[in-house]
Amino acid sequence: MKPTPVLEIFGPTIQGEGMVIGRKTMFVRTGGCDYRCSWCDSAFTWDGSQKAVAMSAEAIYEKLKEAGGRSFNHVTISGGNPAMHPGLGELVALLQEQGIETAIETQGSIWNDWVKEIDEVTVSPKPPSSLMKTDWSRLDYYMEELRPRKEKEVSLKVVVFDESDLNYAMEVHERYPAVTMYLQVGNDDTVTPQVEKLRDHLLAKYEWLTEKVLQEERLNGVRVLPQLHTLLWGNKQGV
Ligand SMILES: C[S@@+](CC[C@H](N)C(=O)[O-])C[C@H]1O[C@@H](n2cnc3c(N)ncnc32)[C@H](O)[C@@H]1O
Ligand SMILES: Nc1nc2[nH]cc(C(=O)O)c2c(=O)[nH]1
Ligand code: SF4
Ligand SMILES: [Mg+2]
Repeated sequence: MKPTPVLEIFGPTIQGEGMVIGRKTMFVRTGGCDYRCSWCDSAFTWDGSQKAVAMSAEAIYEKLKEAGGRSFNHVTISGGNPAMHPGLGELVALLQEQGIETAIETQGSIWNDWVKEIDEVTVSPKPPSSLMKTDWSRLDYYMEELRPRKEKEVSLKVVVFDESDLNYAMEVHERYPAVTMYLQVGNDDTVTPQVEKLRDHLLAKYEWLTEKVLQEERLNGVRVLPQLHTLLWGNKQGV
């Protein structure tokens, strides 16, 4: 039994991003990240402002039931970078035994074998605006490990703030042409409490990103999405 640092457990809510968008799900958010993205909307997982609690797989499952009752059959594991934590393999196995489906959000920088057992894997490499540098050989390894997956799904999701992010997204799409690719609107104001203002601002950015994709031949196969939970609830934590 390897305990995992857990920052928050919440839900049911809807998955607001990417390949599982709109699905009712619970969230387990782990502490710690090997990246420091300039615009990270979950910086509290790694900047020391909030404290994680070390939990066993059983304790996490109990908390999920406490929060979600019988109103869930899907759990999303996010962070921070959840793939840093070997103990989550036990949680994934436990949830599977209970007939609960799982999804993960990770940037594709650290491999752990239990990632293969997840039903829906979102790999989200980081564009230039994040100020992080992609280790392409690590990402290649990730995508190779996830390639032959029966009844399991994998997608790529790149957050886009500007033209150079868009170029990066094209590079990713062309490197892994067989993998479904999502472009996500970047939220450049992760602190405002004004939901209405943020909503209008993010919808304008969604329009900009959509127009760009519509004009770009190299992005013919991608899907463009906003963060639905941010449109609904703004920058609130735990939704
Ligand atoms: C908080 S991260 C945690 C999982 C993992 N570390 C990762 O980045 O994939 C979850 C998702 O939120 C995205 N994200 C983080 N900050 C964002 C922002 N300001 N605007 C839009 N998406 C953001 C990330 O790119 C990632 O796809
Ligand atoms: N509703 C909701 N959907 C999400 N999709 C990805 C999230 C994340 O922070 O990983 C997230 C989140 O924090 N909330
Ligand atoms: S990789 Fe994910 S959690 Fe880590 S800093 Fe970047 S967006 Fe935040
Ligand atoms: Mg989030």
